[in-house]
Amino acid sequence: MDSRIQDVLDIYHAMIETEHDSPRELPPGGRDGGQDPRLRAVGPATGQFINILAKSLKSPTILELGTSFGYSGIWLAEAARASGGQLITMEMHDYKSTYARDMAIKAGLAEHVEFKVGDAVQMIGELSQGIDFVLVDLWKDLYVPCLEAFYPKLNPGAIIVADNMLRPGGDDLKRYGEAVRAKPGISSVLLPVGSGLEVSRFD
Ligand SMILES: C[S@@+](CC[C@H](N)C(=O)[O-])C[C@H]1O[C@@H](n2cnc3c(N)ncnc32)[C@H](O)[C@@H]1O
Repeated sequence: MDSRIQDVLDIYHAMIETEHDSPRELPPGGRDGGQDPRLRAVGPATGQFINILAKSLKSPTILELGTSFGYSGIWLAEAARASGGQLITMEMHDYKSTYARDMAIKAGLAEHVEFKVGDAVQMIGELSQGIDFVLVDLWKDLYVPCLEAFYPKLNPGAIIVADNMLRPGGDDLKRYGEAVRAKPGISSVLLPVGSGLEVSRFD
């Protein structure tokens, strides 16, 4: 990691630590109603892991579902730059995407990232290119609808990583695990990295 990226990761790591020490309260208006300050970030172990995986692909089109404030995006954008690829990241809320873009500029990575704002399920359907890597990390009831939307667009050899399979886990995540394993051409394994990752490969 170059020093500009490390400086930005250090800022996020301090924010993640503060968030872990704070009570988990829903913001006024609920998770989508107002300004939600929580990063809900994947954390450093998962960040490093997705960076290694995405970087091992050749010129990948990387899709991130759930930009939030941009932490996992820094890891994926660095992988995109190193491998000659591109990151497309999708977020429902403009204020989060704007913050993420500012941090990508600070890290010197913005030219490798396309920031899209809106509903990911709809925006996946509008993508014209094939996809080589997906990070699934948005609201959990959207994992299966997103899978249905991006599965037809996967290139051979594509890797999918879905976060929060063990923490918080739950019915939506279980349904995703079953759905991804039932897809033709998919091999999949659950790994105890970070909050639990379902890592799948499409042949
Ligand atoms: C767990 S956070 C993502 C954390 C981020 N990947 C990271 O590690 O820094 C989930 C994000 O998904 C976004 N989201 C929820 N529903 C969405 C949708 N339909 N389309 C796009 N983004 C959505 C939320 O606003 C939230 O910012």
